[in-house]
Amino acid sequence: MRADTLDPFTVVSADGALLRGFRRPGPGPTAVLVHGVAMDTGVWLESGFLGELAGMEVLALDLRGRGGSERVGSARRHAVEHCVADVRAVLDAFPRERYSLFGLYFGGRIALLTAAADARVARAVSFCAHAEEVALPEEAVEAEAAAIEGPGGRAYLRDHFTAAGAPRWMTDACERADLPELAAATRGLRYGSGQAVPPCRPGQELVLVTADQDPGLADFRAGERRLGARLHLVGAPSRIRAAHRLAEAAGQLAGVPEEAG
Ligand SMILES: COC(=O)C[C@@H](NC(=O)[C@@H](NC(=O)[C@@H](/N=C1/NCC(=O)N2CC[C@@H](C)[C@H]2C(=O)N[C@@H](CC[S@@](C)=O)C(=O)N[C@H]1C(C)(C)C)C(C)(C)C)[C@@H](C)c1ccccc1)c1nccs1
Repeated sequence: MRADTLDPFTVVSADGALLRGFRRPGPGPTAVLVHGVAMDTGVWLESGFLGELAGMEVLALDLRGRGGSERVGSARRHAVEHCVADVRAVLDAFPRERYSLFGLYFGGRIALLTAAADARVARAVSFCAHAEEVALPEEAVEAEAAAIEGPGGRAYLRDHFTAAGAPRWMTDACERADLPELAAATRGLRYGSGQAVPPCRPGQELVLVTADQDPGLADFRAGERRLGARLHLVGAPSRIRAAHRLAEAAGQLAGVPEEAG
């Protein structure tokens, strides 16, 4: 298989945060990839996702505090509005007619929120994150942040994801994480990450992907009704175990011609 040429890029977000990422050239439509909380652009290579998007031009960024991007330090600067601004900075740096956004877990919610905010997004695909309001349990999220920044932070992540049946690429991403910054990103979830995704714009296509046995399937079904999203189910017992099948799902979805704009 031809080795992918990945061209590194640097963009500056609205609040000045320096973001890094890579562009994989391609003749086809442009895909923008948004990773989850404890991840970075490495997941796209290691999950096989990139190979499934053959033909598309791919732009993948490290969100603030992850991968090669700037450590912003505070929970407030990890608010979801800043993550949306990070994605929009990539769109601004690579002007195209339209973009397809693919987001993994929390990156899926960021992709959906970016679509709601930006008409340049023709399609947003959220893998394993729905669009409905989520009441974040303050104590549980704080406990998780404390665990992550504590002495056993690496083990907390590795053990939780391994126990939940996460694929190697997800647990390996946790090994690369900057733990104090990941704790800040976790605390930053309280600033807007639970908000429901507003209705999208006419002509935009939203796709929600989750496990067919996801206990939270109702929240994904709600997105079908409320936002006119399409629901794409993968055979898996849970959202985390669906991660083994997401690259394959991406291949199926990327091949689907965009609905008439
Ligand atoms: C049911 O959860 C799963 O299926 C695991 C799944 N998480 C999710 O889908 C959503 N989170 C949650 O549901 C819930 N949040 C959580 N802490 C926020 C959070 O997520 N993390 C913070 C740190 C980072 C690692 C990431 C994460 O992953 N921690 C796992 C913990 C390891 S895992 C093996 O248990 C997680 O979930 N901890 C929960 C609890 C603390 C409540 C226990 C609630 C409160 C939002 C409902 C994410 C996408 C989300 C949605 C809306 C708003 C904010 C976040 C995964 N995400 C990535 C890979 S797997």
